[in-house]
Amino acid sequence: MGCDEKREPAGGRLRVQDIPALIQDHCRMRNPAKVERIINELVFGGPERMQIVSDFDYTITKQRMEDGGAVPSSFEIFNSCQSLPKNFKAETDKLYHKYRPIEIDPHMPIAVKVKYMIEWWTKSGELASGFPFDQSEIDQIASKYKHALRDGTHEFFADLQRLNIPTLVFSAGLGNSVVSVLRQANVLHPNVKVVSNFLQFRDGVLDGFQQPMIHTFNKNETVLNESSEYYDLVHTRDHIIVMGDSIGDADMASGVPASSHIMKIGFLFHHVEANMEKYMDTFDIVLVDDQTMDVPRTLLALIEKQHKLNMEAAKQSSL
Ligand SMILES: Nc1ccn([C@@H]2O[C@H](COP(=O)(O)O)[C@@H](O)[C@H]2O)c(=O)n1
Ligand SMILES: [Mg+2]
Repeated sequence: MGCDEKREPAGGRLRVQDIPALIQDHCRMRNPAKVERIINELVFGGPERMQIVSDFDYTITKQRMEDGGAVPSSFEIFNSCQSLPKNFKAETDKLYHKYRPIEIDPHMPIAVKVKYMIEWWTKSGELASGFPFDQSEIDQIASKYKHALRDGTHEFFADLQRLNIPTLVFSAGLGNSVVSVLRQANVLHPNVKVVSNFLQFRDGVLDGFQQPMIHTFNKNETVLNESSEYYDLVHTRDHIIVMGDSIGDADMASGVPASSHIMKIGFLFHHVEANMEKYMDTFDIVLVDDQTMDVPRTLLALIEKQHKLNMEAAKQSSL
């Protein structure tokens, strides 16, 4: 675990200015007092009330590699498979170059983007239809990218497992690739659940994606099945860290009760200047070109430290 707390303030209340990970230049907050309030709620609530909801592409994976190498999205991993029809790669690349700029356009309102995102995911599903396909192809390509996870991801997921904190990976990408990367990187622990777009097969032939379609801007309770484990969790796990790289990711825990305490962490990389205001309004903490899990790990370390103190105090008082 990290050791980011400089000292424990008198009275046990934590202050943002005493947490080095939060006072770095690239760590921005619109409202530090609100961040401080949420941190103290999360810390005093302890791991038993915590859950994590995280995006996958460019949140669990890096936004850039140190050597300049590209990090493919979960869809791109699928698109690179050798057995796909001849025109598949060219057609999906065409879609990417049309719709990706719309997805990350800092000026277009989300309400306008939604229609384009539905088009993108629909056309991708149509292209992924009518031919046989074997999951082992995704596994082969995903094995090359298991090292593209943010620095500290293994430690973060190990901490979450040790503290028994349910972790939802909520991705508008391709679930088959997401699961494959997480599994091969050894972070798909039993406390981790993936909700995403999974390939659908009919009579041994690929038939697009399973429903409901999850795109960049509907990652909220509308696509989380009421019967899913997530719905059961929110009533007991009302302290939540939400992490994402897209503005739409901030709504991933929007179905939880109003009394919940949610810390929203946004990883900003594209069009930093143009996006800054919107990200600051949307996320509690905005991390600019940060390719690590340092900030979420620091929050967990603070929660665990207080938890250990509470356990120790309870042990002493029972003697
Ligand atoms: N056909 C598509 C559709 C989407 N993408 C990218 O996938 C990303 C979504 O995944 P998250 O884990 O971040 O929710 C999204 O950013 C799109 O750019 C794609 O590559 N191909
Ligand atoms: Mg993403």
